[in-house]
Amino acid sequence: MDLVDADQSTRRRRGLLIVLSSPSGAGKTTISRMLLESDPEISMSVSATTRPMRPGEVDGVDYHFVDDAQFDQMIAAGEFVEWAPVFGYRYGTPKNPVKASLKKGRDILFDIDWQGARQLEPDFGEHLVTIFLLPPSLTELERRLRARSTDSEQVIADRMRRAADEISHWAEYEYVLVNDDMDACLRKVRAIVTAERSKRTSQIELNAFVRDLIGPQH
Ligand SMILES: Nc1nc2c(ncn2[C@@H]2O[C@H](COP(=O)(O)OP(=O)(O)O)[C@@H](O)[C@H]2O)c(=O)[nH]1
Ligand SMILES: Nc1ncnc2c1ncn2[C@@H]1O[C@H](COP(=O)(O)OP(=O)(O)O)[C@@H](O)[C@H]1O
Repeated sequence: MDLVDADQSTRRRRGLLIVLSSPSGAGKTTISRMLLESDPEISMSVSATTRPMRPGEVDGVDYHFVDDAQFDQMIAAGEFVEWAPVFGYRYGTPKNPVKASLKKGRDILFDIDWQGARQLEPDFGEHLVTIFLLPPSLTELERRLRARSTDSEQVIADRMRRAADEISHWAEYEYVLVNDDMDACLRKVRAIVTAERSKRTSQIELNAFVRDLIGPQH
């Protein structure tokens, strides 16, 4: 039996719920995309939100864009594993994809804030891996928000005002990375995922492997 293959199969380890948070503009969407492109074991959790769509965003891919009444209905129907107000809008994580992913022993990546990470902890603690990205400086954070060219000056100013508050939650995360060089940051995120998967390799699989290796008498 090859342990590497075992790790890639669908049920032989516990799936990860990987939470990636940061102040807006620090790079979590970019890092998430790069991680997903390079790792077929991970799928992205697509949140529902009441915020308006940005240019270039696709409904059902970036978010499920819903109105307030639809969001209320989803809450009432128990469709979220967590939801929270952010920047005056509401954002929530749909339950079904999370359940399906965990059942298959696959990993799922969440671009959610500290409020969401906190809410996942009681139910999914043993699956949870939390990563916080810091910008190298606030000047660079503002530069990135402008470079993205998706938000008005007022929205950028609002996000900059909220950045310190977001960043103040850094210590609630297991891993805290400075997203200075994008490739270096991605390498670190990949290393975290590899290590966390190894921690969750099924005991049954490992017992069988070791039994084959050294015999049942030990
Ligand atoms: N709690 C929670 N936060 C979310 C969810 N989806 C997105 N967020 C957070 O909402 C904030 C705003 O997201 P967005 O409007 O896409 O702006 P961006 O961070 O500038 O790309 C970010 O901090 C996201 O991590 C969710 O389902 N739950
Ligand atoms: N390490 C980095 N160095 C330089 N620019 C970056 C880096 N990471 C992200 N960016 C750029 O910063 C902008 C904001 O990144 P984004 O991923 O949208 O942030 P977030 O999802 O955290 O709001 C984008 O234009 C992105 O290309």
